[in-house]
Amino acid sequence: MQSLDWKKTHQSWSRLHSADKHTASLTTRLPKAGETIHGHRFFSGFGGKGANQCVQAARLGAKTSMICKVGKDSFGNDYLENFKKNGIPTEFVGQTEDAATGAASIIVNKEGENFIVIVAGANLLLNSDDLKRAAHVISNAKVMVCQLEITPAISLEALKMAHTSGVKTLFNPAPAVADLDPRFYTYSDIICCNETEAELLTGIPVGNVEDAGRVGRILLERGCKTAIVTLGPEGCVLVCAKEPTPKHIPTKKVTAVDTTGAGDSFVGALAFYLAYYPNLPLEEMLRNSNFIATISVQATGTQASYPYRKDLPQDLF
Ligand SMILES: Nc1ncnc2c1ncn2[C@@H]1O[C@H](COP(=O)(O)OP(=O)(O)OP(=O)(O)O)[C@@H](O)[C@H]1O
Ligand SMILES: [K+]
Repeated sequence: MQSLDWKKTHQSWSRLHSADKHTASLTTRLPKAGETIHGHRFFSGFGGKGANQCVQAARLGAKTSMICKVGKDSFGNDYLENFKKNGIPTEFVGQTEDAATGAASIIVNKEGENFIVIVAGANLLLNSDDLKRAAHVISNAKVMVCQLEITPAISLEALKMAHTSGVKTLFNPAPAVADLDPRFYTYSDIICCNETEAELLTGIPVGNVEDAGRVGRILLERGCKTAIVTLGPEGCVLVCAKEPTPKHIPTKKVTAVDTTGAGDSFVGALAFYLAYYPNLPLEEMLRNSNFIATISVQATGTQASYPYRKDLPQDLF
């Protein structure tokens, strides 16, 4: 991995972020405080925005590197196995004794209402030393993707490392925060957010293509070169410094069965295209990313719903 030829042999993009395990119990109703009830189904799955995005990119054929931290526990061991199954190198997936693997406990009633408790755990222990160890991977990647499920200062440091090495940076400001450090904009070549995140960042509620365009322009004024706002079934809106007229890129109409993880599928697909087809017009990359994310909403689960390259129309590649 440390060879000088790394860039030649690993046409890679690098990702930094969160990995967590979620467990879900389906019940007829939500329990009251102090109450024990019986559920009728239980399942677990792998999540974390960073890991989801990495898995989607890897399934499209990207050589990836995951920089994150899990606990030295059974969920952490499971996650390492999950990365391996998806062809994602785990050299920079640290295992700590000092916190549990990030976890989300979910209870869903028959109306689809839920209680969710997320414990970020080991994700928050990813630190500057971990970034330094991965510095050669970060600075030799084609694309670096960051989110906000780890300590924001570490995401910012990673974006800065990548940006100053000339690596294309894709920042997904999720989960949304209102008071984002302004340097996030200047270290990001591309910011990609959904409607909720767009509103939290700018104060403008986003309900349609025009609102998304206005938000995109504001994000550009703050220093990024390209802003993308995803709009669920409406696809996405692109605003670029070079061509500031917002462009709407619609997606196919489908019957959605579970939209969980669609945003991460979209970001992972976009990272893949940026790394492997850098000369493709951005609009085309976004059309393809829409197409891939739209497949994910037609199946249940998060990573479980992400398509593989072999199952996709080959004109996407
Ligand atoms: N109902 C849908 N029909 C078709 N495509 C969809 C639908 N929902 C999402 N998508 C696709 O997924 C992309 C991302 O969706 P969205 O804007 O809802 O992100 P998100 O809110 O981050 O998703 P989530 O939080 O559910 O993971 C959209 O740009 C679109 O391409
Ligand atoms: K899904």
